Amino acid sequence: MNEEQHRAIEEAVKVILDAIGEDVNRDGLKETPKRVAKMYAEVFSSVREKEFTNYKVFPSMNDDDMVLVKDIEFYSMCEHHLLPFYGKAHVAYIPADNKVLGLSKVARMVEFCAKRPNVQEDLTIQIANLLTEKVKTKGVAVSIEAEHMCMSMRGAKARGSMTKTFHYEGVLKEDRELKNDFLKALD
Ligand SMILES: Nc1nc2c(ncn2[C@@H]2O[C@H](COP(=O)(O)OP(=O)(O)OP(=O)(O)O)[C@@H](O)[C@H]2O)c(=O)[nH]1
Ligand SMILES: [Zn+2]
Repeated sequence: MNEEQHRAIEEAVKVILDAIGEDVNRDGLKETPKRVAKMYAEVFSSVREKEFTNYKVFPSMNDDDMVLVKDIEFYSMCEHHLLPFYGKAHVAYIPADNKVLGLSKVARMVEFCAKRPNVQEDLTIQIANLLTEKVKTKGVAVSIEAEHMCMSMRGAKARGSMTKTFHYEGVLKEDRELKNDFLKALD
């Protein structure tokens, strides 16, 4: 994000603070617009940075067995209220052509997709799509469990409620037994 974009956010934050009745010039709030701009640049970085490039694919003996990276902690922002939703993502795939993805890159893919305003259902699909795009696979499964601040701290005040979403591609979509293996591994 460039300086002009930072400044635009700072101005907008001042407008909001003023509109809620705050004194934008009081000591505690003086630096807040700048901090918020910096924070948005960080948590929404993938809106501008469209290409996921930092990944490696390795040769492996595995051509058929599920690889599951479980409990990947993530933080994202709901696009309806711009409040956080956060929790754990579970990402599985069946390799093809004896190639596997560097494990940390699965977590990096989750983080990359999380850094934009989103709904949980779409985040789930975006992670599966990114994995499918970058690595040749026979199948992909993604599940996310998350708490939405917009549902717990306000509105419905459904504190502690967890939303689980699922998305399947390829053999993990078609093969019931494989899908069950994935779901069992999440228990
Ligand atoms: N499907 C889906 N809905 C979401 C997600 N994040 C937030 N929402 C919902 O988006 C909806 C927005 O509804 P609106 O009626 O337009 O907004 P609202 O008046 O603030 O709604 P309440 O939250 O019920 O007070 C709410 O039901 C939220 O719970 C998400 O990731 N997926
Ligand atoms: Zn919301």
